[in-house]
Amino acid sequence: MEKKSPLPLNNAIANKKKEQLCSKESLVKILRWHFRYPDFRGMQLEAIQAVLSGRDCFCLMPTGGGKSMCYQIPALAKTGIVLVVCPLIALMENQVMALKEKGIAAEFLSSTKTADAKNKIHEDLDSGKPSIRLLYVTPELIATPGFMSKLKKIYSRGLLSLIAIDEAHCISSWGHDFRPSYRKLSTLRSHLPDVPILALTATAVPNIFEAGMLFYILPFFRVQKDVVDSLQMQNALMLKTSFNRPNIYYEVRYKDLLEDAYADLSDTLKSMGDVCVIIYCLERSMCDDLSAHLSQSGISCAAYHAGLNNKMRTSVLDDWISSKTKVVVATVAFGYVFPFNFCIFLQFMLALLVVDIYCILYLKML
Ligand SMILES: Nc1ncnc2c1ncn2[C@@H]1O[C@H](COP(=O)(O)OP(=O)(O)OP(=O)(O)O)[C@@H](O)[C@H]1O
Repeated sequence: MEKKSPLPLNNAIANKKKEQLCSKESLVKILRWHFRYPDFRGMQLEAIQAVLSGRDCFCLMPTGGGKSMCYQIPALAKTGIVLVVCPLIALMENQVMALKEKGIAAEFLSSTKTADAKNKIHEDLDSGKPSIRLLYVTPELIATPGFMSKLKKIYSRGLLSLIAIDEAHCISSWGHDFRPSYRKLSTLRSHLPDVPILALTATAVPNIFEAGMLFYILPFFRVQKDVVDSLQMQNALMLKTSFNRPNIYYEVRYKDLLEDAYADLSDTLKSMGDVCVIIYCLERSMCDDLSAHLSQSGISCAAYHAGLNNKMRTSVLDDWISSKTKVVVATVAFGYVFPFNFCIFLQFMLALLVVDIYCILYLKML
């Protein structure tokens, strides 16, 4: 028998529902109710509306620009599960904890979870009506056949509403933070064809472009194209927010005008009060020396660089994220892990190379 096309009335109802789901008014209500923010920032609303309407979206926003909201709001607006692919266990833990504090059902699956905790999550995912709204996983887990078949089952029950790929630039070997396991995400589209994909990154077009450093900017376009191509994104809405950050301040001090640069730095840190700080150095040995120096003057401090083993690096990162350690003295290796705006890095490092200064870069939360 020939399959009947849906009644026009059904279509009209479905369209009306979609419109209501995507309306600014109803999305702002969700934002205010769950997060207590008055309105969306930058291009959050556009990204949210795109994915809710079923469209793929590539979203470039600066670090701290509010990328997470672009998948957290859809998870609350629509039934089903939002799958979030995240490169770092510490970041997943942090986000899940913050969401749970707000009463939002979020979970993460990682090697750090006990077998019991993992079983509970799997039971919920297998149940007829899972309570989990956001499920955070690593790209390595997606690459396992067992987890992919679980995702396919969830999908076949119509319960997978969105796939969000955080730090999506890790997919590209042209990026500064290539991660081979991200490449495996390319199978998501073929296994889960109708689920919209949201790719999020803070890898920026550097403003040193104006200085004519074209060689540096070219890889960026490769990264963007690589992300879209690898994930097989279709007709994706490309959103790029300005990287002008009115809350970033620079202060430059000339070391040769200072009597004791170490003392000046530790006084500055102490006067800042209860803040999280990263101090960038060019060499590993400098990180170790400076960290030891600051620790001696009573500042809670740790060094981070590629010379430390993985366990040590994860522990420094975890302690810093959880505010156990206030200051991290690091090489750019820390930027690769905790992805700050790469262009700020580059300018910062160039400045350090060119003149004998130290430069204080600080953020004031808006
Ligand atoms: N519309 C909003 N109004 C006010 N604050 C917001 C809004 N959206 C997000 N935020 C807040 O901004 C901060 C940064 O958000 P978020 O962590 O999502 O940034 P991000 O772009 O994911 O950063 P990163 O690149 O570090 O992952 C968070 O504290 C978040 O709650």
